[in-house]
Amino acid sequence: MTYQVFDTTLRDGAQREGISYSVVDKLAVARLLDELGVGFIEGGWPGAMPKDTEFFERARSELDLKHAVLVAFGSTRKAGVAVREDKQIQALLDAQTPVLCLVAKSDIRHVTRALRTTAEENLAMVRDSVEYLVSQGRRVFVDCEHFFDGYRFDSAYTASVVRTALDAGAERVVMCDTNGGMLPSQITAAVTGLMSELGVDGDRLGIHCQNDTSCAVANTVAAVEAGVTHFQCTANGYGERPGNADLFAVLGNLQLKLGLPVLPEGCLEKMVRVSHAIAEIANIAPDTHQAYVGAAAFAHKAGLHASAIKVDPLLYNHVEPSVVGNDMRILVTEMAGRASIELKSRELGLDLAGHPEALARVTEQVKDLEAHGWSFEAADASFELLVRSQLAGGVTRPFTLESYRATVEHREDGSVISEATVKVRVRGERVIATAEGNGPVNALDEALRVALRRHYPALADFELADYKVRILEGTHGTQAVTRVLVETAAAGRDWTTVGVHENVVEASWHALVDALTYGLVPVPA
Ligand SMILES: CC(=O)SCCNC(=O)CCNC(=O)[C@H](O)C(C)(C)COP(=O)(O)OP(=O)(O)OC[C@H]1O[C@@H](n2cnc3c(N)ncnc32)[C@H](O)[C@@H]1OP(=O)(O)O
Ligand SMILES: CC(=O)C(=O)O
Repeated sequence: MTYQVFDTTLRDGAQREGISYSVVDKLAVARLLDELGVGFIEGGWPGAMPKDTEFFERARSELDLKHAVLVAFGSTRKAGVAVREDKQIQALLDAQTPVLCLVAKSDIRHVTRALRTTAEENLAMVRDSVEYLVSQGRRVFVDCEHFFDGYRFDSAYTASVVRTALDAGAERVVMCDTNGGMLPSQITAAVTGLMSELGVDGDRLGIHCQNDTSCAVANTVAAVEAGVTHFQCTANGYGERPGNADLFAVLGNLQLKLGLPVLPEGCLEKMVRVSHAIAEIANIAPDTHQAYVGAAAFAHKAGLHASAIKVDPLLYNHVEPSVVGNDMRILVTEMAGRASIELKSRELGLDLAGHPEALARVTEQVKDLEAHGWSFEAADASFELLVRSQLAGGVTRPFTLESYRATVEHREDGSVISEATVKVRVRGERVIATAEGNGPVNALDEALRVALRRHYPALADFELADYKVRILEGTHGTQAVTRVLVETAAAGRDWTTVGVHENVVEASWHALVDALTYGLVPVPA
């Protein structure tokens, strides 16, 4: 069986609120999808938008697709207009793609109320458009808009649209859940009903599901299980309203769960990279919790999971993460048990397996600190320092603190300046340094750098990449506390540290000290 993976990220996916691709963006997305191994890339609607017309023009010389063919999208001819006179139909031919995808009305209510034409004229629009485009040497797919709603309302008319398109020479007729309101059982019933009513095989049919019931992926899989061999999806599920069927979840499910050969050999493992690269181009933060490709798709927090994962990672993962290009991660939080701590430490290159007492101490410390507002989930560097402090050799701090002071000064002219002084001991020397900053934390950071730079010149490259503050509600009568996360970057790597205190400056100080310690102190061999 040959399956057709039809991607519509650049057409339907671009209908998502907030997305606006440039032509260069579209070309880059097309290259990524081709690399992933999809069979068809629907690039847009030529003639409807100048950008899409330009995309198809430039694609001819700028795209060298290895797996995919380009598809131009448009609608059937207008009611009452001869097909050869229809400007949109001409624009489709001008796009010079080997494949065209036409949207056709297939719900009688849309024919009479939205198109304001007759049932017969709509069938003629489908027939004329398909026959003409096929006669011009194009492969034609027909997207039957509102197929499922139409089929439930008046199955005879909806089936007659499908029959007309097939008889006119359409290679595929695609059943669209345009309003996205269907459930998997309803998809199965309609697909099997149509196939037996018309006597057509699934290799003449396709499926296109919007995600308004959050069932687009399940609905697509249900249609394929019912025999359909062409499916339309978008990268990361982008699309109109809540979106479309997520290409990556559909591919993962079909290939890994149903064993269907939907992508060329070796392509599935490109999913994570392609998903994130497209998110970058679309300017949408990747969804951490997206199935298969999200950064948290294989992240485990619960201690019980980790203890079984230690025996065999597949005991708590539905697939081996690397087959889709992802990684498993162990999260260290209050829910950690000794197994979580051991696995996380191993991830960081630290062996706690042979040190049961240290393992128990770290587990206890993590639980205790987390109960007081600390969070190590996103602060690997602080966690690593905590583990190292319990192992032989411990952690040598680059300095010890005698005291610090930070002030905020609101001046008459409205400017606000902070000043900080630190008194520290560095390699046996007492150093006092003062610096200004735009806030007390910035001033403290600057003062520390002044104090340490002669002994630690590497500090000059350290950059405060991110600083997050969260006020945590007080519980059980305790005061509210502040949690600070500091992300530091240097020499192509970055690390995150955490600090917690009732006072935001003190919380920041803890996170800063861990950040400098982690970056400056070499890991013991
Ligand atoms: C389900 C989907 O997502 S399908 C894809 C939808 N995508 C888009 O609409 C994005 C691009 N669209 C556009 O740029 C514009 O809507 C255009 C260029 C296509 C049309 O613009 P306009 O000519 O100004 O028409 P408008 O958008 O107001 O109305 C659509 C027209 O197409 C007609 N139409 C709608 N569906 C079809 C169809 N399947 N076959 C033929 N005509 C159709 C409507 O009856 C209406 O005709 P009218 O102008 O005679 O009333
Ligand atoms: C064609 C299409 O995008 C739809 O019916 O949803």
